[in-house]
Amino acid sequence: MIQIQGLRKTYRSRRRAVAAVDGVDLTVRDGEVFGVLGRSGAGKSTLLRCVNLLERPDAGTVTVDGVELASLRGGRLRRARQGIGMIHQHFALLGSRTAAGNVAFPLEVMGVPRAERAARVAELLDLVGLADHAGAYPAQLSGGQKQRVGIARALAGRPRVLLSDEATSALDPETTGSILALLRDLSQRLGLTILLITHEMEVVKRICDSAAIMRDGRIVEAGTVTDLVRRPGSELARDLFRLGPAPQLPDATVVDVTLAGDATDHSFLSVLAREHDLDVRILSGAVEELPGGRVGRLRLALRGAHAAEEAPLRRLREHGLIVEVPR
Ligand SMILES: Nc1ncnc2c1ncn2[C@@H]1O[C@H](COP(=O)(O)OP(=O)(O)OP(=O)(O)O)[C@@H](O)[C@H]1O
Repeated sequence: MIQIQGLRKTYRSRRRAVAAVDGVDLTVRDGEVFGVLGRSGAGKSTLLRCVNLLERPDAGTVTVDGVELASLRGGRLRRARQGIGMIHQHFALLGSRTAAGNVAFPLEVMGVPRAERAARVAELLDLVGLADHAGAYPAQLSGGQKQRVGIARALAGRPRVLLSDEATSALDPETTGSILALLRDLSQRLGLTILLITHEMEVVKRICDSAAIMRDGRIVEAGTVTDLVRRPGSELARDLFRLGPAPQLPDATVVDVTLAGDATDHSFLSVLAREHDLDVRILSGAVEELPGGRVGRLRLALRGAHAAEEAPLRRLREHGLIVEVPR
């Protein structure tokens, strides 16, 4: 488990001070994939770098598996860091070393004997599907293959936690899909806890159990993805399912309906039509299968004598749906 409390980091120059992380509390449960979303400059990278103490926070605590990192120094900090792997947007591989050589690097630093190292490197390359590319140099590998080497290297010290700094933003959509599938698979097989930062909603859709939205150094929403989607007014729900500007329809009531968990069947549409004598049209929307279950959002136009009344909306809410009237 990763527990972040009261975390602050300010960068100061002579001209100004930037509060990159401005009082963040966050809990990442064991074995989950947690995504931090946010625009450029929101403070995501700084937050991530404070988790493995690449950056020393000004205030607050970071506790990984019960060990508070900011209080550690020297050898104890180095050992604690071995339990936290990291992968990077631009892979950060050594161009002069083969795939095997890159994966071996952290093992050399840890002082793992040569024979053990060779066996472990082979095992790691196999784990990421690159057993037959051990002798290739980074320049001979595709972006996806380079990231697989990066993942194997990050797992060399058998970490319990993996940090991912925009690991797929330099990759095409198909390769992104295969890397995300690999991360999800590793999380499940190895019981890895993954904390990732991204600006891509697709990443959250594909692999995250939980997510947080960060803005101006602060967390503005956090929770499991299904809980967030069910939260009225949630930014994450709005961004996951973009419904666009609400149309002005003089003869209809427009409502946005969020479906999650058990309430993802569409029987409520016929209930509305039958019980309230409404003409129901779907204007836009989507239903998606996320790691935490099915969720969806639909924008409906309701027409009929009772369309503007509360009763149909109440009926939808009784059905377990979240109903919002777009402005
Ligand atoms: N080493 C640094 N020195 C000074 N300011 C910094 C430093 N690193 C980050 N910042 C500033 O802190 C703020 C947060 O940056 P950070 O890189 O953490 O955001 P981010 O959400 O990861 O954005 P991006 O996706 O563009 O990396 C920004 O205003 C940035 O300019």
